[in-house]
Amino acid sequence: MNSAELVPGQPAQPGPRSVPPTRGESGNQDVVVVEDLVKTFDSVVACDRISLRIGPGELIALVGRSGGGKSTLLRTLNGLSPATSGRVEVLGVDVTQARGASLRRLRRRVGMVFQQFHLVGRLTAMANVLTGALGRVTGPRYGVLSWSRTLRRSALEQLDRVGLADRAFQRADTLSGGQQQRVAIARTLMQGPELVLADEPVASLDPESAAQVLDVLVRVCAEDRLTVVCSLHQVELAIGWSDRIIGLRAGRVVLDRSTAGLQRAQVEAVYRDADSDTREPDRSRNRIRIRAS
Ligand SMILES: Nc1ncnc2c1ncn2[C@@H]1O[C@H](COP(=O)(O)OP(=O)(O)OP(=O)(O)O)[C@@H](O)[C@H]1O
Repeated sequence: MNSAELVPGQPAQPGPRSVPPTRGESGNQDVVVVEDLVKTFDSVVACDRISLRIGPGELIALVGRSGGGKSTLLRTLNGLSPATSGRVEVLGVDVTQARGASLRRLRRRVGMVFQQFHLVGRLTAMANVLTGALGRVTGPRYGVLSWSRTLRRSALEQLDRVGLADRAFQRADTLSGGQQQRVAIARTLMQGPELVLADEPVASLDPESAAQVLDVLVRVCAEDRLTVVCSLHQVELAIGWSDRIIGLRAGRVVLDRSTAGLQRAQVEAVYRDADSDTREPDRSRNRIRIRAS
C-alpha cells in the first residue's frame, strides 16, 4: 500500500465544498478538534490516540469495519461517551471538561441521526419533527396544536425539504424505513444544529433508499452550511457524497484524505487490511498494552 494513503491523524486537504470559517468560543475556527483521544472499555481500546480536525461545512464520511471505533468516536464528540484521556473540542467547547448545563447547551447545537431513526411510532411525522424544537421551548407539549404557529410552519418546511410534506399527518410507524429516516433528518434540522453526527444512518435501508436518504441529508446540510460527520459501511456512497474520508481501524485513524481524486481501492484498503488481521490475529491490537514490570 502506498504510505501516502495512510496518514494517521493528519488533516486532509480542504474538501471541494468548504464554507468560510467561523470562530468558536475558544477562538478556534475548526468545528471539531480531537487531540490524542483515547477511549477504553475495560481492556478494549475503542479509540486509540485519535487526532483530527474538521473545518466548518466539511462533509466527512467515517468508514471502517465493525468494531473499528466509529460509533464511539461519534458518541465522544457530543459527550455521550466521556473520553478516557485526550482532548475533544466541539464548536469551541471543551467536551472533555463540559458538564451539566454547558453540555446540554452544546448538545442542542449538535444534531444526531441514528440507524434506528428513534421516532415515536404512534405520533405523526409532523409531531416527531416538532420534538426537534423541544430545546427551544419551555413546558410540555400535548399534540401538534400545542406548538406555536411559527414552529408548526417551520416543521412543515423541514418536512418539505426532505420531500415529505404530503406525509406530515401520517403516523410515523406507517412510513417506510427511508421515509422514517427522512423524518428523523427533518427533526434534526428543526433543532437548528451547527454540526450533524450521523451514525450509520442508512445501514437498515435497501441500496436505493440508502442513496436517496444520503442525497437528502447532504443536500439539506449543504443548504444550511452544516458540518457533517457520518459513519457508513458503503464505500461507494462514502466516496460519492463526502468531501473527505476518515478510515478507522482498531480505534486508529488509518486514512484521512480529501475525496477529490481518491480511488475506491484506497478506501477499501481500510477494510481489506482488517481482513488480513483476521487471518493472522494480532491479539495486541485493540487491547490495552500492559507493560511488563
Ligand atoms: N459500551 C461499551 N462497552 C464495552 N465495549 C464497547 C462499548 N461500546 C463500544 N465498545 C467496544 O469498542 C469497540 C469499538 O466499538 P464501536 O461501536 O465504536 O465500533 P464501530 O466501528 O462503530 O462498529 P460498527 O460499525 O459495528 O457500529 C468494539 O470493540 C466494541 O465492542
